[in-house]
Amino acid sequence: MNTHRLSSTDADFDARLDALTAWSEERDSEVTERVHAIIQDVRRRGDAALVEYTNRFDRRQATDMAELVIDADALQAALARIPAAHREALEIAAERVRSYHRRQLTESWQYRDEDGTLLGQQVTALDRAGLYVPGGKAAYPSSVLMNAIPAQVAGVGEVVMVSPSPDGELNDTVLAAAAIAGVSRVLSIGGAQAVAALAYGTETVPAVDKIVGPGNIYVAEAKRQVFGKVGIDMIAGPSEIVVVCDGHSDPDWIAMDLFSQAEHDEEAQAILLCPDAAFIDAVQASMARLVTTLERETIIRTSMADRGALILTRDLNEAIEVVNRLAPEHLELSMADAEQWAKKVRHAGAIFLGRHTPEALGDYCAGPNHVLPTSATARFSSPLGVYDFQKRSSLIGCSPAGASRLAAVASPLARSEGLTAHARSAEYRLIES
Ligand SMILES: NC(=O)c1ccc[n+]([C@@H]2O[C@H](COP(=O)([O-])OP(=O)(O)OC[C@H]3O[C@@H](n4cnc5c(N)ncnc54)[C@H](O)[C@@H]3O)[C@@H](O)[C@H]2O)c1
Ligand SMILES: N[C@H](CO)Cc1c[nH]c[nH+]1
Ligand SMILES: [Zn+2]
Repeated sequence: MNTHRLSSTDADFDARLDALTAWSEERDSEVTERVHAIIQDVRRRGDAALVEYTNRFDRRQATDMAELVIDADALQAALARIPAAHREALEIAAERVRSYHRRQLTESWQYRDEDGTLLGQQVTALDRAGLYVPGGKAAYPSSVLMNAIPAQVAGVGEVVMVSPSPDGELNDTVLAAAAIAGVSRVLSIGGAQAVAALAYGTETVPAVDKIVGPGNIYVAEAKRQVFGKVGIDMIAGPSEIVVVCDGHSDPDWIAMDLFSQAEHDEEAQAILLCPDAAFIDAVQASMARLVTTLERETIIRTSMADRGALILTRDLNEAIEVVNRLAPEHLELSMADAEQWAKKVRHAGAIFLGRHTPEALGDYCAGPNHVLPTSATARFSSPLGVYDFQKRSSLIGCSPAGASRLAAVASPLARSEGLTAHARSAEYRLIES
């Protein structure tokens, strides 16, 4: 199977690794410009532009935005229609995701200092959040749960869910997941146009305060461009997996774990790091044999040929150093003592510990969120969580004695900044002793 083979001892290793993980400049600027044009158009022309782009990119024939709105009755009908086994799996996954995310809920807190001054933080939920559920090359009911449940746990006032339906094929499991997660309305739109509509609002789509959720390169770039007008959770673009293996796992397992992310998108990235050259050969042989058994063989082959890699490292310590440099979305530690090795990992969206923890279990039902930072943004971003739907206001309530004591500190500082009104405002609160 065609994929990149690298060794950390190669003279050009650093350059090859950088090239493998970077997007080409042309690709970058082509996507940036295209997305910018779509956002401006939707901002200017609202629903009319939204319908046009949806017809073009999702091969729809809508004449009006009303045709792209899926109401609560349709969501409930889908829930009633899906096979019982799918409904049960969705409900179990939803409960595990809810139970995990409840632990993330932050409460308001406050205390009084020795002068009786109150200090604290008041935590509130967002008024309105936009949830992006991808739907171009695959349907993602699991992403409905991963987006909507933390929002619900946080107590968001209103959620607006968008998800494209290419060729007008509405996915029943996506709609059923929305019903289970308490979403009351879904808009069948996607891509940069949906992100623009959520950010700026149109006649039909209400403007939201924050847009969360994963998507392809157009969605990720659109979120980046509307940041500032609205909040965003992170850059959650094409999927990535890095597997570190000590060479003692079943090569078929490792091959399939790599494929599990490569199959998302031609632009997904799957990389193996291992200090055992013979094991890497065995994984490559497994890949060649197994890929022909998969429906998404073409996507996997493209992803592995363009962006995949099997990398020989000097030892496991060096493999972890490469991990920290890549800061991958998903990291699988398929090795003995995985918990100990995980302590050396500084940058990864999610860490899967041991041979029996394939990344795929995290995608659906382990409990943690599968919306994770990509493109090395795990250096500064975290998994989607309840905290993304909450914000904090500081609380300061001075007692007369406390105000007087603080004024004595604030006044000279304000005067040193030349801000006399600040100083005098504080000084009014001084109590002569
Ligand atoms: N990082 C994460 O947490 C995470 C989670 C789940 C999925 N994913 C990733 O999400 C992505 C889903 O991608 P998808 O394509 O299946 O669905 P998507 O909904 O993200 O994208 C589909 C939309 O992309 C737009 N689009 C497609 N081609 C375009 C073009 N040439 N010009 C302008 N717009 C275009 C269209 O509007 C279309 O509706 C995958 O890359 C997958 O790996 C990431
Ligand atoms: N692996 C994806 C995040 O990169 C999430 C997902 C959903 N369904 C399958 N996989
Ligand atoms: Zn996945």
